[in-house]
Amino acid sequence: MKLSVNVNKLALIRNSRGGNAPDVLDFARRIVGWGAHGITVHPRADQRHITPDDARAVAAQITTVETNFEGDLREEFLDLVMTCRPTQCTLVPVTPGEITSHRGWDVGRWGFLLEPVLRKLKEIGVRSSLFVEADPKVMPQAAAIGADRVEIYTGPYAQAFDAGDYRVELDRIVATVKAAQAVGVGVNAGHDLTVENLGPLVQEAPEILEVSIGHHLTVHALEVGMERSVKDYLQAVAPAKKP
Ligand SMILES: CC(=O)[C@@H](O)[C@H](O)COP(=O)(O)O
Ligand SMILES: NCC(=O)COP(=O)(O)O
Repeated sequence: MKLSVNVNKLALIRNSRGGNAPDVLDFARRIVGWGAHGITVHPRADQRHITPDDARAVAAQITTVETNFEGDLREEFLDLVMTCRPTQCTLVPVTPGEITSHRGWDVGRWGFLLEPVLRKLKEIGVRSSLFVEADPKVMPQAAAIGADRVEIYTGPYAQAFDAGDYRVELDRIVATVKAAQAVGVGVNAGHDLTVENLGPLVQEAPEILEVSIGHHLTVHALEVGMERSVKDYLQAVAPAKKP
């Protein structure tokens, strides 16, 4: 299973101050250097984190691993994909004003809008993926409109995991993976995945090709890195020792 690191949250911190700290592109390069299999960005219309310039820089500079652009069907996003040609484009439904993604496509309803976009992605050699809820019934629909992959929305699984009973949600994911394989659609997964909830998912659905993770990976970085940061700053404010 491949890990594509979503760098949205680094851009969010940078944008809160202006300037270029943290440097999103430099971190993306370092994340690749640390072994990540890919970089994901989800440029939103309000540019609250990843900007079109970030997306262009990632596509141009991250060339040794896969790049994954996530976004809705708005023209500006699709133009960005056409010019940047990331490895993969994941189409994600967006509700105006949402804090984060909270649902997958209703493929039966919106397939007529998705299909021409999937066809265009194929023409330009960009692998396509559809963000969907865990539901085996959706897999033949995704195959019929030409999706190369689906990305299973793992938010409900993550919530169930936190509540202490994830069995039903994980069974749903496993059944969806099997249904996708039966119709030749590859499976990715993402949203609210953590070091902890990845355990059962990796164990029971090892056929998942890629997970994209941003929020909790960044929170984990704070957890494992904050102590060192405080100590470095204590050192920096300590009076210099006289020789
Ligand atoms: C589709 C998906 O689950 C992620 O791309 C998520 O939407 C990240 O977006 P935010 O970082 O804006 O929450
Ligand atoms: N596609 C999911 C993604 O890129 C990151 O989601 P999250 O880990 O920030 O919830």
